[in-house]
Amino acid sequence: MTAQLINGRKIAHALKAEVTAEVAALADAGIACGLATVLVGDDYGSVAYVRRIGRIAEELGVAYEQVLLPGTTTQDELLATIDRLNRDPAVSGVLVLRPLPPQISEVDVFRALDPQKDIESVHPENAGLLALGTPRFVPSTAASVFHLLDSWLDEVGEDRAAFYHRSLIVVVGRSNNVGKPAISLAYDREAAMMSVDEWASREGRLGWHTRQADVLVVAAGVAGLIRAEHVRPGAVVIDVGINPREDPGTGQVRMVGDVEFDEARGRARAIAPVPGGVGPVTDVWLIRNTVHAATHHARKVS
Ligand SMILES: NC(=O)C1=CN([C@@H]2O[C@H](COP(=O)(O)OP(=O)(O)OC[C@H]3O[C@@H](n4cnc5c(N)ncnc54)[C@H](OP(=O)(O)O)[C@@H]3O)[C@@H](O)[C@H]2O)C=CC1
Ligand SMILES: Nc1nc(=O)c2c([nH]1)NC[C@@H]1CN(c3ccc(C(=O)N[C@@H](CCC(=O)O)C(=O)O)cc3)C=[N+]21
Repeated sequence: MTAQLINGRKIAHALKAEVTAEVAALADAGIACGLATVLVGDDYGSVAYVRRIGRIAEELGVAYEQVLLPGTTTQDELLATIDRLNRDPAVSGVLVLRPLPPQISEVDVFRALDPQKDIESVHPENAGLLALGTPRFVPSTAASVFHLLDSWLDEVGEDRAAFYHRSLIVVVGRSNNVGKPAISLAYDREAAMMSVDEWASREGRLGWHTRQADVLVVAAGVAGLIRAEHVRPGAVVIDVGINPREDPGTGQVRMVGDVEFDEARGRARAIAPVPGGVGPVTDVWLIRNTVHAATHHARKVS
């Protein structure tokens, strides 16, 4: 079997048209809409992401402030930045890139965000709303995973509800901003789901879990973690990982996911690759959440 490709660039393009219209409607209503990102240090995936966000914000005409702080930044310095962005009326949404360096308490930083500007739903109030199935903002990465799945189901003419009701969704990785939100969205679709973390690999049980998956979502941040043997024939595979891989011959670094693409492609029914899968949709979804934040804010103050 050669898997169908789930084309994230094409799906992102269609979504972008919707978000462009939303941005234009805001501008017509005289509502300011701005995004701020805060990157502490130089994590590979985060650097790639803020580069993309800068490009798409410009393309869609959304004001964008990119805060870049050194990896040695203290907790108090970061909290002071968050406080400034919380107060800035030009900023509708704030994204703090993960991972944060070890001297910083992620949970305290997330708690300091204004919940109305927390477009990734990492503040406890928003994380709680998401877990209850009534999200204020749907975090962009998990949203994009399911947007790809929904779009692919529409394309192949399968009924979404019927597909999810009979599927087991296995999510590898359970971080607060990717794996756990993906599980919450699987609940919302009334699918069966399973969450797998690093212990599964350490105990030699990773494949035992993943081979049961009808839908395998991989967000571990480990290049090539998922090989052919981890994929059930006919599964739908969504690769979320963003990792650097150096070509031993040329020394050139290229972006790869967590799934060994050529191997998985031989077994899966459909696969979302890296690059070109979840990533391009995530950027657009982030802008969409920023637009929603600006809209909520305008309704409250007007
Ligand atoms: N394409 C996109 O739009 C996005 C891509 N990403 C990428 O996705 C990846 C994951 O991101 P994020 O969730 O933030 O990462 P984190 O490092 O916060 O979490 C990784 C998770 O994967 C688990 N894990 C690590 N190693 C293994 C392993 N060998 N086997 C099974 N599970 C493992 C960890 O387990 P444990 O909990 O036990 O430590 C943890 O739960 C990164 O590469 C990131 O760059 C992230 C966001 C958006
Ligand atoms: N709080 C937080 N939220 C995140 O969502 C988050 C984060 N921290 N830290 C880093 C990771 C990584 N990440 C990417 C998203 C899209 C692309 C992307 O669009 N990539 C393109 C390719 C880009 C290229 O080729 O340069 C693609 O996959 O096709 C990349 C990386 C979000 N992350």
